[in-house]
Amino acid sequence: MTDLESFWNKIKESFKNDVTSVTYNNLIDPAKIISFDDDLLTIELPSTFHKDYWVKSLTPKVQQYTFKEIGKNVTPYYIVESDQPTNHVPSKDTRSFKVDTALNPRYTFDTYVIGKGNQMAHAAALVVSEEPGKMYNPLFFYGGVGLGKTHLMHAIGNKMMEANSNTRVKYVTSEAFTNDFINAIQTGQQEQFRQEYRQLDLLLVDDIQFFADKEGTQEEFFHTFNALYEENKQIVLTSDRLPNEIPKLQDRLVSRFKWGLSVDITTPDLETRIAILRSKAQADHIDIPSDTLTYIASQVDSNVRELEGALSRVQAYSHLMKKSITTELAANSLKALKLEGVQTLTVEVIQEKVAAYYSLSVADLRGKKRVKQIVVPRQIAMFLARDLTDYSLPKIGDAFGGKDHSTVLHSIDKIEAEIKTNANLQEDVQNLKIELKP
Ligand SMILES: Nc1ncnc2c1ncn2[C@@H]1O[C@H](COP(=O)(O)OP(=O)(O)OP(=O)(O)O)[C@@H](O)[C@H]1O
Repeated sequence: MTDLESFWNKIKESFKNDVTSVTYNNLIDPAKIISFDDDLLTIELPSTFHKDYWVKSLTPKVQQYTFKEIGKNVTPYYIVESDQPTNHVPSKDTRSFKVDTALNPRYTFDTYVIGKGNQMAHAAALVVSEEPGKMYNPLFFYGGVGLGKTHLMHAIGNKMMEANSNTRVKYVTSEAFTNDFINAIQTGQQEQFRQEYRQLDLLLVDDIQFFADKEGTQEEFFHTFNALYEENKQIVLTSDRLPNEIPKLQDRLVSRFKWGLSVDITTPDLETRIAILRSKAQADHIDIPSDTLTYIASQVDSNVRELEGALSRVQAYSHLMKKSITTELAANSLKALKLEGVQTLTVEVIQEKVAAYYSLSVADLRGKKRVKQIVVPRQIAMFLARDLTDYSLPKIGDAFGGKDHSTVLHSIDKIEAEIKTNANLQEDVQNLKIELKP
């Protein structure tokens, strides 16, 4: 056994004491160690379901166990067996400064299902991939979580790479851009950083709402943006809201982001959700009847990531129970995983609880009265709706008597800011959360 394998076995042993045997056997044991370069620990997993689980739930534990074992802080990096590792695994030396596209080969136009909520965004993405730097620059996608913004931006990159493999493409999250920038300052490699970003043909920056408050990064990004734009290089950005709704984003960036096209992606309707599930089931060779697909699609209506998660859960359940997939099995598996419990929290339930808490009526919360006794509870209800459900801003607005999504956003921002200094408000929100949590 190599040192690497014996190290990995020790990490897995630590997991054994912390999780149930079902979790261990199904989700942890299949993980393989690929390499451990400097602080980068590359772990291979059998499916995207496993990868999502490791990213969301196991990363802090991997770091904790590794630190305990060898006294080092590590960054876990996950790859999926079926993906092409050359696109994904950044080597020790190239991570910061050579072009590592970081594109996910699974996120293509072919695997993207078009529906009412995303057809504009899809059409714009296609145009940009065919004529980059010409029509819509920058192209700005905005909308709620898990609705396909990242998928679409990768699809543009993959298509351009397919047309010309020498195209210099880079995908980063705004956080990765910030970290790269800070690293560059710390290691005195700002010039290399600039060269890397300013010589691209296509720059994809995900979740730019996290630039809020980061003055230095915004300054650097401003110059990166200008350099690319002046050379007619394409920039694609995503955010959960419109540029002018991102708090503390410099005006000059907001105005530049508006130069191109901003297009929103909204929640898919039932037909689109069924089509997405069907396409995923086909791609993963899952044998599943149509009525079961419809059932799953009707249970998860807020975001595509959760929809995929539900399908993976049903598949895993059928595997564990050694039974083929039926609607009954799907219902049991989603119930067993408390998915139904999570889904029952709706904006309507939140409105009822908040109204009762402040001795108001639900109609007051949904109405237009501007007296303080109603406005603040209304804002709290919107804040809780955003925090505890997956409803998009427009959908929350609808539930409050057809309010505009920017009104909802303003209310959420207001409560978020005030809660930091107002102890009574903090206590009220905490009490309501306790009442609302299943
Ligand atoms: N229209 C679609 N067709 C096929 N798959 C989709 C579609 N929309 C989303 N997905 C899938 O849903 C998952 C989540 O999508 P994605 O990560 O692109 O969402 P996002 O809008 O960027 O979310 P976030 O704001 O959380 O970053 C991905 O696995 C993606 O492939």
